[in-house]
Amino acid sequence: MKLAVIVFPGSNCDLDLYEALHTVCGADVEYVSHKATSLAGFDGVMIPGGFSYGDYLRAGAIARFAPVMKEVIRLAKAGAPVFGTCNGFQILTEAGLLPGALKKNDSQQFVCKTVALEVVNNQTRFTHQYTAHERINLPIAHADGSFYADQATLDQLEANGQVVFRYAEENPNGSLNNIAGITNAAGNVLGMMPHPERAVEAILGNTDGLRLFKSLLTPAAAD
Ligand SMILES: NC(=O)CC[C@H](N)C(=O)O
Repeated sequence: MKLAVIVFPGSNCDLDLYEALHTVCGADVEYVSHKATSLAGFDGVMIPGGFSYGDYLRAGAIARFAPVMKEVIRLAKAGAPVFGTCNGFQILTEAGLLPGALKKNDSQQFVCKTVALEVVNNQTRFTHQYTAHERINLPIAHADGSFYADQATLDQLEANGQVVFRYAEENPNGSLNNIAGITNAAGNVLGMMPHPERAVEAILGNTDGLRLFKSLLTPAAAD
């Protein structure tokens, strides 16, 4: 599986994502510029965290017009795995590949800490190496992480098993239903505010993010 890590002006977790995939997991992965007009030859897309275009207007609102996004949308609609962490999640909602929106944290503060999460759905191509309802810890670092969707959308997300990660102990940003990560209805697009790529090696003090990448790279029999 060949993966693209998209680099926007202002991305700052692209290296972390690349290293987690390439150095730690041995995946075939390449950086791809926001200006690229083709993702031919790639089987999946990884959208990193950061402050694309300085978070001007709204986090992710400008990135979604980058030339490469047409191709990201094409691959997502074709069923390829697409993953966005933090600013990547914001970009995926702005691009309409995931429902809802990420608002300013309730505290109006940038929050940087490790939080407890529940793996709500371990039957996805990104989470099948976790156990059902497993508690994990992952770092968060964001100012705009409060997940919002209207009630009908929230009900649909819950009923379809699209809520994949939930804040387990404290809700650090005011996200509705304590939502930390969701997939699209088809299950091939995952967005989450926490940073699994910052928790993949013992030297980082936490390896709870590793199985997300291992899940993606080792498709379950059902995939
Ligand atoms: N780490 C990040 O991706 C930061 C996300 C984002 N731009 C925010 O502050 O909300």
